[in-house]
Amino acid sequence: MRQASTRPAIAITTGEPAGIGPEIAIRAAWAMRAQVNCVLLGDAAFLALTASLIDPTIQLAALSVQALRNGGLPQFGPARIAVIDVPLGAHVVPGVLDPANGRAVLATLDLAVEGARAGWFDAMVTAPLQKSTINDAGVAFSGHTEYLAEQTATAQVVMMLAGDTADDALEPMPLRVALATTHLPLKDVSAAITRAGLGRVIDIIHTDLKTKFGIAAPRILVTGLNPHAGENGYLGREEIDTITPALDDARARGIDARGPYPADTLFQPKYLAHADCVLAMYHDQGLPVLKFATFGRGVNITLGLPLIRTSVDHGTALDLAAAGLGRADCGSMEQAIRTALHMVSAQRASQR
Ligand SMILES: NC(=O)c1ccc[n+]([C@@H]2O[C@H](COP(=O)([O-])OP(=O)(O)OC[C@H]3O[C@@H](n4cnc5c(N)ncnc54)[C@H](O)[C@@H]3O)[C@@H](O)[C@H]2O)c1
Ligand SMILES: N[C@H](C(=O)O)[C@H](O)COP(=O)(O)O
Repeated sequence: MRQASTRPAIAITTGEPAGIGPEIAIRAAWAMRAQVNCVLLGDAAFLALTASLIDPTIQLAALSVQALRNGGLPQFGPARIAVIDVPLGAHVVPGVLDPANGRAVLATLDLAVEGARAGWFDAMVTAPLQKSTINDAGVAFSGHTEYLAEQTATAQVVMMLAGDTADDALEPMPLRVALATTHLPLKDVSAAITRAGLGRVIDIIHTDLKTKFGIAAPRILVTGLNPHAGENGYLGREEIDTITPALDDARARGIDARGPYPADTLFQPKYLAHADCVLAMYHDQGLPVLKFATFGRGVNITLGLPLIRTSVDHGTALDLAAAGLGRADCGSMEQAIRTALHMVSAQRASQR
């Protein structure tokens, strides 16, 4: 059982050890320690070394998984960051991938799920991992999103990235982009989009925006799959045969879902200003827009899980890790933690 604490406890999986994950996790946890009890999951000795090189005043307190299972999460207070030791398989060379460490990275995800179930953690935030290394370690892996769905026996989840477009190029506004399909080869996308499946995706977005984001009546704008949303069937029939019927079904369930709109022109402030989320049909239809507008401030959120999970909007940045500490921007990691905190309190409010 978790002891009472005024600061929510958030598990941070530290990601690919040869990438920037450990550094941004430590920096963000330390910078935000007054508001949140971040608990780092990773190799304690490696994280202690990394922390000492970032800033010798950073205080970490290591704990074994067994101690956590026996006694729950101790409350160290904001002077120290708890680390749950998940030992790596091999020495880390920054920027150099080693499949011998792949299974330890996965073990941190398993521990975060176990801790969320046990009530040790209010949410989990994931630093970036290298999907290829997990596969090279012998485990078929396409992303956190799919892995967490599997580990929690959740039939359908939805990837949504969110960010604030406030910069010189665009009007400031929150932008949320969800995906009907996740890490799928492009050739398989059309077959993966079905009327019933799209309906489930829309239901999850609708429910989670209400219960985890506090939006009373979410409006979801949905893209087509084909150029110009199929041009009345002359450039593809998925809009007519699948997407429009799924939207009709959703509206019949009382959901404000509109479309399908041509993806190339939907991402304009005049449309986005009246939307709570855009649902795009595939990864590289929606995410380039989001990342162009918000990179470094964006957050990746898995909707539909029985736990709260957020992540950064970027990858392992092996180039930066190889060049040494101090190059990586922590903005997205800090925003992922803030978003998780916001979701924890919105969910609590919706359950009252
Ligand atoms: N949440 C996640 O676990 C996650 C997210 C995206 C990508 N990935 C994985 O990361 C790996 C590498 O992917 P990639 O090379 O396409 O993308 P990447 O985000 O690692 O790098 C793309 C570019 O952005 C820069 N960059 C990334 N993060 C930065 C930061 N915090 N501060 C400053 N610059 C930053 C990099 O230096 C590089 O130039 C892949 O295995 C991919 O699957 C993981
Ligand atoms: N699709 C994500 C992105 O482009 O930012 C990234 O690959 C991470 O996905 P998971 O959260 O499923 O690992």
